[in-house]
Amino acid sequence: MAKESSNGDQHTITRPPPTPSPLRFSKFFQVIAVDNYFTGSKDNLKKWIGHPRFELIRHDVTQPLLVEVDQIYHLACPASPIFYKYNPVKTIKTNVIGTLNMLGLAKRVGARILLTSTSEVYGDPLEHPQKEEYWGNVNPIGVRSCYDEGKRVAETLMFDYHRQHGIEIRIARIFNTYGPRMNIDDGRVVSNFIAQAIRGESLTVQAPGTQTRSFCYVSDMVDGLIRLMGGDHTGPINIGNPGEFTMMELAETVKELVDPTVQVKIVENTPDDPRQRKPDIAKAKGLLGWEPKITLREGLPLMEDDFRQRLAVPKKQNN
Ligand SMILES: NC(=O)c1ccc[n+]([C@@H]2O[C@H](COP(=O)([O-])OP(=O)(O)OC[C@H]3O[C@@H](n4cnc5c(N)ncnc54)[C@H](O)[C@@H]3O)[C@@H](O)[C@H]2O)c1
Ligand SMILES: O=C(O)[C@H]1O[C@H](OP(=O)(O)OP(=O)(O)OC[C@H]2O[C@@H](n3ccc(=O)[nH]c3=O)[C@H](O)[C@@H]2O)[C@H](O)[C@@H](O)[C@@H]1O
Repeated sequence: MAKESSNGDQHTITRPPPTPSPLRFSKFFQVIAVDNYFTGSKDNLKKWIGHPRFELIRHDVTQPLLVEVDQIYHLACPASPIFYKYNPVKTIKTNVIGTLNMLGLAKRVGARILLTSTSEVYGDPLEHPQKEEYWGNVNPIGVRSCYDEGKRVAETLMFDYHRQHGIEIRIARIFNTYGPRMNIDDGRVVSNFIAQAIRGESLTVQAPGTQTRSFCYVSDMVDGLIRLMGGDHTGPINIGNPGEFTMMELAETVKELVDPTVQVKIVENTPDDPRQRKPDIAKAKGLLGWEPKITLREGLPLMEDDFRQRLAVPKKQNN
């Protein structure tokens, strides 16, 4: 069990941890996927449906869940700003009540639990790049607060269950992640630009276009999460690709790779959009032996292929 968070603070455990689930010593992995399909799709799981060691449950994590497991990857939460702002009360309930339910489950069955937190806990950061020790610059009453403050409370709950009940916790702070099988109408910047370029529409850069993000390819992210779950460190640990791009640079790259004839247009932005984001990944490198392998220029074409198939728009020969 990890006794110390990776940012060096002591986190004294006041209760002995629950007995680890006997499933931990089982020979075979079994996977139970839980989703309410708010932003997710069964299509992405087609390959696994019917597999004898895979089970899919339609369930909302704001309700208690009774299953027997030894590891919980707690990812459930709308993540695209357009979706989390669509029903902010539900978003914060998912972060608070959903995390409480998952921690209650971890406590009952003695499971280890990993939370996918976010770089949004740093808000509009006043330190750059962002290290895990940075406490953030977050608006508590803004339109993004249901998500970023929700995730901050979720992190607090994780550490309180760890200290008070000895639960084995892991916290990943994920930076913008993209890849094949994303919802085509997800609304996040990479999927928007790729879908727009394939459809021959203008790429919508939200003003001013100089704001930056760091984009991680999905397979790198999954590798980081599995290492964190399997390792000895509670986190929080930043998992993201430190390559940093302005939104205008991203648009120009997508244009060059997908269709050089499309236009780029500046559109209005939304409130509290962070001006810059770039992870310091020294902890992920040192403690998990992890660093991303796929560059943005390598990842974008993989996503383009998947989007073209789903949109049924083949690549033109001269592109
Ligand atoms: N992709 C990123 O850039 C990024 C960055 C930081 C953090 N994260 C976190 O990683 C996790 C996954 O993000 P994603 O990009 O795959 O988002 P996503 O929206 O594609 O997937 C979220 C999944 O959670 C499900 N869900 C939402 N509310 C639920 C509820 N109440 N009960 C059960 N299921 C629910 C959705 O249906 C969907 O399948 C989220 O917790 C998100 O906050 C993602
Ligand atoms: O890394 C993270 O922690 C967060 O990353 C994203 O949040 P955000 O960066 O706001 O996501 P996008 O909607 O993809 O926006 C990125 C930037 O692109 C810009 N953008 C977005 C969409 C668009 O069409 N054009 C455009 O220029 C936005 O203004 C913003 O500056 C995710 O949606 C969050 O769930 C996640 O927690």
